[in-house]
Amino acid sequence: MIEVQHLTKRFGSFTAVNDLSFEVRPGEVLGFLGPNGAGKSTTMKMLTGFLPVTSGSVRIGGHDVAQDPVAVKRQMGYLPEGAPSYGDMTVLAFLRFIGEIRGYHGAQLRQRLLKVVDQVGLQQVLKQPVHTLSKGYKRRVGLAQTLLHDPAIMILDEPTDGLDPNQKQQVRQLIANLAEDKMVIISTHILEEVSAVCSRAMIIAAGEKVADGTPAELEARSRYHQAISVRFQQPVNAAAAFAALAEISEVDELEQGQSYLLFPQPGARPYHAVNALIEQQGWEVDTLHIERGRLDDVFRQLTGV
Ligand SMILES: Nc1ncnc2c1ncn2[C@@H]1O[C@H](COP(=O)(O)OP(=O)(O)OP(=O)(O)O)[C@@H](O)[C@H]1O
Repeated sequence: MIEVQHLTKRFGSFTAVNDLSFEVRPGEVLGFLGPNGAGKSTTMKMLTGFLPVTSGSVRIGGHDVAQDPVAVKRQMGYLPEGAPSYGDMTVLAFLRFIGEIRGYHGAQLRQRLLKVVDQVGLQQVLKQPVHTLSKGYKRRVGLAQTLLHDPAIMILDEPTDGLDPNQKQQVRQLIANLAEDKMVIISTHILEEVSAVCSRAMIIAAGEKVADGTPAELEARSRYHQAISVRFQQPVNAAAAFAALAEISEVDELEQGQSYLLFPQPGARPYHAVNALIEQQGWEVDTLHIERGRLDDVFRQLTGV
């Protein structure tokens, strides 16, 4: 388990992370969300022991990061921002070097290398110096070194940064597969990534936690939660009738009456009332769906971005 209590980091008089407390359990993928400068990377560096804390504590698998850093690093894989170091080494030499540092030799080292090269898809670039790789491949090499010792905990700072859409999808799938028996914390700017891979999301702004819940719980805080989006086969003059429904708080008319977005009163579920009105009026519907809520809306609301 990861236990973070009252974590604070000051740089001079500036407070980058302020009194952050949370826990992560096996099987959880926690998404760290926040605008630029919110304190995500600083928090991750403190979790991994790369940056000393100003106050508060981090315990990982029962070990305190400050007092027992080697025990913590054994259990942890950390993918920092940016590219791997040692750019002059080939991918294979770099990964072999990391494997040896992690204590692997001979057949066991070869087996671990084969496994991560396959997991991350590096077969085609093994002989290439790291600095000559594309940004996406550099990111994959970083992920491979994170995975080499099969850590129980993975801390990944923007793992899909620089990848193309297919690669993003593959890395998300890889994280989802790995997550079954690991604890994973990822930071991301990409809100769809949170719905795709995270079992829980924490939003931080100006170094403070402003929300913590499952993606569905966060989406439910959006004004779009339970909103109804309806598209008619022909334009319909329906705005006044929709607005008169008790469950509806606001009507957005789009495309000159061809489609509408209907916002619910707080806590209301207006689907049945809307459907009944449509049937009663005989309006011909092309598509109609209920929105789950929008993470980007919640994100903006909570972070002011
Ligand atoms: N070594 C440092 N010295 C002084 N200020 C720092 C230092 N490292 C980070 N900061 C500041 O702390 C704040 C948080 O930075 P951090 O990199 O953690 O944000 P972030 O949420 O990861 O942002 P991004 O999404 O842009 O990577 C920023 O205002 C940053 O300028």
